[in-house]
Amino acid sequence: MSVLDEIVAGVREDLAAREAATPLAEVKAAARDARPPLDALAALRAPGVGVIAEVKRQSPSKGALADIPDPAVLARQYADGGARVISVLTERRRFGGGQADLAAVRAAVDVPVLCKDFVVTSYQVHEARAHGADVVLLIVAALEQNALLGLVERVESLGMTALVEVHTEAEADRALSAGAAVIGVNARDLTTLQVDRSTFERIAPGLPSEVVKVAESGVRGPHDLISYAAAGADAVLVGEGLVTAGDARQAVADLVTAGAHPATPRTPR
Ligand SMILES: O=C(O)c1ccccc1NCC(=O)[C@H](O)[C@H](O)COP(=O)(O)O
Repeated sequence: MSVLDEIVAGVREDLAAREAATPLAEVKAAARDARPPLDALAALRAPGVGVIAEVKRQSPSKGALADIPDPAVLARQYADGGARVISVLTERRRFGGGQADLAAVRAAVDVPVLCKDFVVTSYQVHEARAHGADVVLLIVAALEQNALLGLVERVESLGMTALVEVHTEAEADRALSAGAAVIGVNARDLTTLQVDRSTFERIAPGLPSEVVKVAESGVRGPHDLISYAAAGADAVLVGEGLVTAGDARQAVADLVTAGAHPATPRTPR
């Protein structure tokens, strides 16, 4: 069983418990009552390379990354540094997150918030909206095509933006057929967990110009953002590089500065 399959199996078990505790009708009602979603698509289409800063406590590839007692505090530092979107890893078993983190971040900042999880049912989409999400991650590799189509539609019908994650050209084709307006190319192979930044360089040029292209994983500093920008990234999604930085606000600000004028790629370290 691949790491992705294991994570999804755990997500489904947790989900069954949540569904038993809170019926879909209640979650839908909470989603209707939530603050209306912010326009993440407009934020991501603004000039320069946007920074999506992630609240990430731990991961399957690295184990514990950072002690984050209050995600709201970290999110405020990210927003002060100029993050365009804040990503919150809500998966519990392997990433140590939860929907409460999403709600806390939503209440703390005024920029769009991404629910970063392994979404396989529409219940999770309503749940994310109920906790204030403006963007929901959908991973093509975790979904059959009909499920992907249905989830993209559901996310958009609730006024949110779908960030559709791909790892291969074939998955990018599936994301496009599902109508994705924002596609994330994840440099982390979800089978081996190895990060290969050239994945973005390979896939992004084949995406239509109107699609917002997000380079996910492997940004450890401004030089990586500049390389991704040279390959066509409109935004980068950064977790480990920020949660392990001594000064999260400054680390985001350095990326934002690099993203404002990213034209000249630097020589790699
Ligand atoms: O981070 C992992 O180990 C991981 C393992 C399996 C599935 C997903 C995983 N990460 C999710 C992400 O996509 C990253 O958190 C995100 O792109 C930021 O990556 P990084 O900046 O390299 O922490």
